Amino acid sequence: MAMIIKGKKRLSGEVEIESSKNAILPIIAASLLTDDEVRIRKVPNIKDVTTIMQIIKILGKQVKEQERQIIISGKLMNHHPPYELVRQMRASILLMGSILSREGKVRISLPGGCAIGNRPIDLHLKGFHGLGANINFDNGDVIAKGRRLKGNHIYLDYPSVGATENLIMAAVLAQGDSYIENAALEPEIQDLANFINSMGGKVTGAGTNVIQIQGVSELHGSDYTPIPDRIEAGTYMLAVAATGGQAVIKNIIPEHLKAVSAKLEETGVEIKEYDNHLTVKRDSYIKPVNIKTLPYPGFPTDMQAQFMSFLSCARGSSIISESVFENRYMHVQELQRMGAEIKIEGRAAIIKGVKELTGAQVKASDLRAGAALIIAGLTADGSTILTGMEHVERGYEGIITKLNALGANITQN
Ligand SMILES: CC(=O)N[C@H]1[C@@H](OP(=O)(O)OP(=O)(O)OC[C@H]2O[C@@H](n3ccc(=O)[nH]c3=O)[C@H](O)[C@@H]2O)O[C@H](CO)[C@@H](O)[C@@H]1O
Ligand SMILES: C=C(OP(=O)(O)O)C(=O)O
Repeated sequence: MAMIIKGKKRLSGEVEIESSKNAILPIIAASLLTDDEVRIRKVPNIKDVTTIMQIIKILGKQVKEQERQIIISGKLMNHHPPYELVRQMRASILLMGSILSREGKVRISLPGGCAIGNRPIDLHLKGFHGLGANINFDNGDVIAKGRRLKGNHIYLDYPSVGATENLIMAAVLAQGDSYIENAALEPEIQDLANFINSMGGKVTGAGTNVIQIQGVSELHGSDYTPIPDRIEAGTYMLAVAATGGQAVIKNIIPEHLKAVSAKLEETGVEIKEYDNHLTVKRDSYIKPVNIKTLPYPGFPTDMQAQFMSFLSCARGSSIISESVFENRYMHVQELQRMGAEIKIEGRAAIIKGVKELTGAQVKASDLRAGAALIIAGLTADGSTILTGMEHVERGYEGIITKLNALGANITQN
């Protein structure tokens, strides 16, 4: 399946943002921490949610899916998520902490690398070990065992989002108190902590770099709505700005988009923030800027590719430095095929703005590379044919419908 984008349409209107992919995935993983009923509302219709739901059904959980809601209940019958599903989604590793916590053991395939880099899980495993689990490897799987984990101080060498989430889930039913030091600060971690606390957990300090988890003997059900997706929102902000348009981005938490909004303003884009929406408008040329991706509250790596497409037509040269993942430049060669002038030097990309991009046949290698190529196609002269749509579907609900409602001309074949 390919997406055909006829470029040079100025976007305008309103777009509604869904719940966050990176919040709902750990929340679904944490629903395994109780047998009681967990109801999650405003569920986005994206492939990653379908995949994790397939996995937890196979693990024995009862699942009811109603319009935009999922209701999860019942016992875990299995501690071994199947390889075929796990390999489709890196976030499957987030099931490790909660299964270990509930079952005293978990076996899961090592996720390996992916298009954006190596992505080891050493920090997750070091943390589980610190909580008293034994870790072994067999046939490409990692096995963690520990009847009742014991609270401890865990220092993370790097504020890994996934390791922080996995360790919160492992520690929540442990004996005694745990402290995660140098924890990640991402809003999705606060959302996971809020969800666990709504189930009777005792997690404090989420959103700071020391998170305290007071172990409890059991958790109960909950009814929860995850936070809006700051990366989906940022992607639409960039799409509108790239086309020189003007739009309202609805159902967001503007605070979570500070780094993106500030950089856009530096390029000359006008952003106005309100309680739960913002407006974006560009009516002048794009000033070049320099960006370094960093853990939150720094500029998000998940917005790097989209920003690069935007800067491809800036008036002058910009430098983007990717410090989170070592190989997140797979979109560059595709942007070059559309006429962008980008040079990679180590971890930096030097983007010399060109007057305009031209449509080409390009391929998405990962989720955000796909989003970046869509943005490039929206601004380009002529038609862009994008393949690798399955990556985009992992994280963007109805992206063609939403962009066309803003005035884009996108079809699928
Ligand atoms: C489902 C989800 O929420 N995914 C997000 C999560 O991924 P994820 O949780 O995988 O990202 P991490 O914060 O763990 O990774 C950041 C860096 O730490 C390294 N690392 C991580 C763990 C580990 O044990 N050892 C190690 O070296 C990684 O290789 C990477 O270079 O945060 C990333 C960074 O904001 C985002 O790009 C992803 O969209
Ligand atoms: C890298 C991403 O996701 P994941 O960690 O699930 O691969 C992303 O959302 O951009």
